[in-house]
Amino acid sequence: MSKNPESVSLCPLNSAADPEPEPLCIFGTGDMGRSLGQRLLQSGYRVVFGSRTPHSCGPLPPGTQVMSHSAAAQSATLVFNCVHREHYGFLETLAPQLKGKVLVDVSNNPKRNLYPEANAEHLQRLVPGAHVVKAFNTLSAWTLQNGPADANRQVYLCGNSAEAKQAVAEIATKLGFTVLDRGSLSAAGELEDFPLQLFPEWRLPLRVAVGLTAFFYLYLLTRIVIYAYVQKGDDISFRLMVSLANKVFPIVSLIMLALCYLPGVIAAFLQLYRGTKYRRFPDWLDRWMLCRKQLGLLALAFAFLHVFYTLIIPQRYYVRNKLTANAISLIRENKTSPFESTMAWRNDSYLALGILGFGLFVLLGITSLPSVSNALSWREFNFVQSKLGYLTLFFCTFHTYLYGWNKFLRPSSYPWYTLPGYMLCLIVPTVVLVLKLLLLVPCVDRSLTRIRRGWDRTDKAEDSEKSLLT
Ligand SMILES: NC(=O)C1=CN([C@@H]2O[C@H](COP(=O)(O)OP(=O)(O)OC[C@H]3O[C@@H](n4cnc5c(N)ncnc54)[C@H](OP(=O)(O)O)[C@@H]3O)[C@@H](O)[C@H]2O)C=CC1
Ligand SMILES: [Fe+3]
Repeated sequence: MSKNPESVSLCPLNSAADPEPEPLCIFGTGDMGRSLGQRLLQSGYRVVFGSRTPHSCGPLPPGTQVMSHSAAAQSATLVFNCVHREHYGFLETLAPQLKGKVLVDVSNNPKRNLYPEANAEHLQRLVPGAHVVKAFNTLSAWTLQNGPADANRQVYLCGNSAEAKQAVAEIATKLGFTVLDRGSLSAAGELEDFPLQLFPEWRLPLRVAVGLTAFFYLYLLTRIVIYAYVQKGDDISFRLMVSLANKVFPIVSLIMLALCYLPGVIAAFLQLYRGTKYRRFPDWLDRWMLCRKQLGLLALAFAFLHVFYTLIIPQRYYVRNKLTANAISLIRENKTSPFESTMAWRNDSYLALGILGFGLFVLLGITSLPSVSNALSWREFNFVQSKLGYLTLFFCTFHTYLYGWNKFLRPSSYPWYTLPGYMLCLIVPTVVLVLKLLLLVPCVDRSLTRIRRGWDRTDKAEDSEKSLLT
């Protein structure tokens, strides 16, 4: 039997070519080892476990064998090492049995920078004769047992031997995963950090959302509740729960939706100013552009909250009481409530714009799902996310303008410097919409198209491209 990875026979059992193919070996009978063994078995592979205690290691997937590390290593050309890094010491003594074989390192660490070198590199140093491949570490034992789900379909791998990586990639593909080759073993540290990341691309958008929510809540609390108490002695603290929250949610939603489109227009103006697209954007703009999807999805979540909070308004005690009191007072004074056509227009218009804006917003959210966006061409995706996106921003902004239209110039009962929340939240979306309109002016649009198609490649552009390469 050849122990050369190039000639490894790793085909599953159902292959007609080889009725008794070579087994795959797994060191370690813990959670990961068992789950991987079960999955390999289900995909038709023969599995042999290597254990410190082959006679007392508990129940293993039926159909697998268990033996000592050394005997198991001898029976296979590909070994999965499902043991924690602290216990790698025993592998040094198995160096002769592992020589020339593929050794797959699936390990992770509980913390970053725990060791000076990556686990897989450490393993390669301990067993220099083996071809170490880092793989499967970004999957959980649970995923392996249950089969690949939508978001957990990828197996990242890296290693110094192309043949060894190919052998591991074939197995991963047969298990139903998509393989992403990340290069040589020096990328192992990066792969080992993947499972330790906690929503990395959501961090900035979440901070923005929390910051805006806290700021506007405190601002409105002071302006509405505390101000009423200090000025008039009125206790309207019950407003904290619904009224204030239902002001903060749309404000944060609208600002975040605008922040989602602002980097795009800034980038366009930067390209116009520089006269070329062949120059890198500043880092802050790059980072901002990369988290637009998350900004948009958080904005959508706040819009949902605004919708739910608005739907419960008729059920609120405060509202019902106010309506009844108003009706009784009109009856007592023998008055009628005159019908104001302007008011009806305003009310219907802002509700209609709100519904249209929210409907398009939901459409944007749906098309950002990978399974939906993958089914769209680039042009279709761009049409929805860009054109319909600006239309959504337009509807939501004008929904807010109409909500407070007669209050903008009316002298308020509050001091002039305490702007209502809706005035503050309109600044960013208005700026974005005005800048976008400027970009649509025919001559500006023509210049931008020339730049984006690369027709501008002047000396200046080529110079800056060179500077990009240095
Ligand atoms: N659990 C998970 O979801 C995932 C785990 N991993 C990685 O897989 C590896 C195993 O994890 P997991 O299965 O959860 O851990 P477990 O603790 O469940 O299993 C580890 C196994 O290692 C063996 N072992 C323990 N001590 C020693 C030792 N001193 N010398 C030799 N072998 C030893 C044991 O098998 P035996 O008694 O048969 O020798 C034990 O069952 C880890 O590196 C982990 O980072 C990676 C991705 C996901
Ligand atoms: Fe609203």
